[in-house]
Amino acid sequence: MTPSAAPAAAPAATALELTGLTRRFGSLTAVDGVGLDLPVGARHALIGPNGAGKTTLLNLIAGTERPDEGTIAFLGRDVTRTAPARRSRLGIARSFQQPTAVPDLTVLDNVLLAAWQHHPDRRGAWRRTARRERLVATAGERLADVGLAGVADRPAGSLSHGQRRLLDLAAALVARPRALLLDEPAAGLTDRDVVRLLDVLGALDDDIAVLLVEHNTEVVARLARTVTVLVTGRVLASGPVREVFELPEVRSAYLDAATTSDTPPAGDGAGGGAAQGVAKAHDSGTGR
Ligand SMILES: Nc1ncnc2c1ncn2[C@@H]1O[C@H](COP(=O)(O)OP(=O)(O)OP(=O)(O)O)[C@@H](O)[C@H]1O
Repeated sequence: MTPSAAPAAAPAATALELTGLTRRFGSLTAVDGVGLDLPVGARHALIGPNGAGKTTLLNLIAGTERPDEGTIAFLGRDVTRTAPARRSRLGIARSFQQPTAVPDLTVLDNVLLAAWQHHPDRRGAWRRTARRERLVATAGERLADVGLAGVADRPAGSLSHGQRRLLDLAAALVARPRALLLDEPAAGLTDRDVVRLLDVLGALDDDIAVLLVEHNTEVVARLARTVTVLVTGRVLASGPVREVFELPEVRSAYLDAATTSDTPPAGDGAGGGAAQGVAKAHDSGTGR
């Protein structure tokens, strides 16, 4: 009789778990005791006025800033002290407000570079023809996803700002990350590029958790199921987009001042997430 196989370990249900995250710059507390749980498959937006601490929070998760207090867990593993490159290889991908593609490399080579950096066998990946061809094919697919297949052989520096941001997205996605941190992905994009961005992000697999910093409330409404509002580094509210956007304190702190939309969006995000309670104005809030 063959012994029955041990049950497989249950996959982590939480992609990112932030607990009491605090980051100070001198006397300024840019991120102040933030708590946030992002389940696997989350589509979560981070909004707030300028200087609220949104980018700093992304930096803390990506590892380019270190917290003064608090912890960060990724898929159940404490990564608070893990170096950014290692976090990236573990599956935390990041896009920046400004494009980061290497201008002298071709569009395809930029995506290949990202694929190669994340490959578990970097030497072998490039030396073996079959693997190299697979990398090139995958890079080409990601470029096609973001509408850049037709310019794959052009230097990245010759692309428009919006195209370079889409190129960054292709590079972020090529290694199949499990958490995708996007810093204002729609900023500087043409209407056509925004449609492309929405299509690409809307088609992402459910095993990727997306955390999106975005000022454009229409983009938030289209992509996010849940949202956290940060004000002066603290969580003002966190929960389903529609419910949070209707809170008077959120309207007065942020939405009424937002230039992109006069009215709160009516949609409830890409997947129309399940109703969940709205966490309000605590020192640390939890958003799903
Ligand atoms: N490296 C730094 N040194 C000192 N202060 C910093 C540093 N990085 C950020 N800050 C300050 O921390 C606060 C939060 O900045 P952050 O960029 O995180 O805000 P934000 O919400 O992303 O703003 P925006 O919407 O304008 O991008 C700001 O007051 C900013 O000036």
